[in-house]
Amino acid sequence: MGEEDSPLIHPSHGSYHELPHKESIFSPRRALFRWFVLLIVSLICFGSYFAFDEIQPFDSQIQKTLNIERADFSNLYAIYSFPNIILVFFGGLLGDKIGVRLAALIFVLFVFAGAVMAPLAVSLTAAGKISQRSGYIFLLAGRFVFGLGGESLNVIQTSMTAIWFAGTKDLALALGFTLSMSRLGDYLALSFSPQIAKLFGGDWIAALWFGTVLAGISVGAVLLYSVLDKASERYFPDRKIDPEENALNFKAILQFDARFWIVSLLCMTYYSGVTPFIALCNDFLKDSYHFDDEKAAFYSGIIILASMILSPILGKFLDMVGNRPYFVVLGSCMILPAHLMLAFTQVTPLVPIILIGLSFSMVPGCLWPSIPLLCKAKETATAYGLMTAIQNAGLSLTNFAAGRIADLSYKEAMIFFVCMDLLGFAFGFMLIYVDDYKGRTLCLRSGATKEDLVEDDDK
Ligand SMILES: C[C@H](NC(=O)[C@@H](N)CCCCN)C(=O)O
Repeated sequence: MGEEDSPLIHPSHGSYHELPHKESIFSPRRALFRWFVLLIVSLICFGSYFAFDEIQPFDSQIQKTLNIERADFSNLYAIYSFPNIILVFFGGLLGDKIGVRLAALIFVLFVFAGAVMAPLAVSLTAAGKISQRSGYIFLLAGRFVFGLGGESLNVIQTSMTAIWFAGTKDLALALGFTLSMSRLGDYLALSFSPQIAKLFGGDWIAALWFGTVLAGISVGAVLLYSVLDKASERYFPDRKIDPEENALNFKAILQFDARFWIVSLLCMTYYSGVTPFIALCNDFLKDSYHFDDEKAAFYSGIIILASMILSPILGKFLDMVGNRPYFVVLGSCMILPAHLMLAFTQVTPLVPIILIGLSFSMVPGCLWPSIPLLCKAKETATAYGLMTAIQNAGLSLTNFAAGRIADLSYKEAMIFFVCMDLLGFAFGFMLIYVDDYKGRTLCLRSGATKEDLVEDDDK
């Protein structure tokens, strides 16, 4: 069968490779079907990433319409992130307990409700139907509801990809592809919202409603995924949901592999060096390099654009070569000089920005695909949830700190990012060491087994 191209064997996940069923069109062994499912999965967060960032390009219009200050506007992001230090962990647990289909449906409905509430709040205020104060509270509530689903939906999406691709030769490519589609949502929202508004005769509130339509597509994608996943359920016997066995098992979490904790801490420090930087980048370029609005937006968009294009390409490369801990260190090596250049030199920011974009594909391309190699299939969503909770815990502090430090001086903010990079660097070396000690699972090529690793070493 020409379409079957993957040795579906995996230390903890592989189980759909040996089933004696006659291959149906819904068999995950069929590469074409698997990739079709992935396309649907990738649409799930395309809309939610767009809706998350759609308010950013219209910050001044929103502030004016609701009569709020910059700090009030920042609260629209904080109210999304803070609850997710805890919530996303339970979101992951829920995914393993009730299954990814039902969990995704719950979370995407929260996302959709939030994506309706945000433009509705602004529309009602602009039309004078509610006061500016009520409009702001309504908008805050919308962002809160959006946050109840947003991060957990991301965790479930990553778990869906792991379910379908762990054990194949294409896990990092698949995760890179979903990441790429999510970043496309981000990029469209951040860089093209004014153009979208132009399509609606310059009506910026219509551009916010456009985000609601994309969130509607996310709902449709979850429903379609559920149908396809249900149809191929018999190929995944490992996924049978046993509510007893899957009861909140905190003990199991404490017994997670040491490398899971290192990867999670690395995820926290690495994203702390990048995400707050992206948030500040626009203003930083305008203040430090005297760029105009358009040039600053173009340059800061390069990071997301680069990682959007490179994530699947580097994903495929990492699938083929394995050695994830080494590439994490290499990715950290790129971001460190980039922040140093921005802090201490006057070289064109293009070079460091491209380095950050390259690193922002390589490091996530190693971190997220590492999880299925370190945990059991039934714990995947829990593990992703916990990792994202740890990431959010760090990010909520570092976002806050970086903003305050940047108010004093951008140079010191860059030095702050250098410190985050150094921490990431240290965790990267720790990962190499611990993985080496524990049998080099993270060095496996995707779809390979430990025996392959021994063979490689023998050559
Ligand atoms: C895959 C990874 N996801 C995250 O970092 C999540 N915390 C979701 C963030 C959503 C922000 N729009 C990533 O996006 O690199």
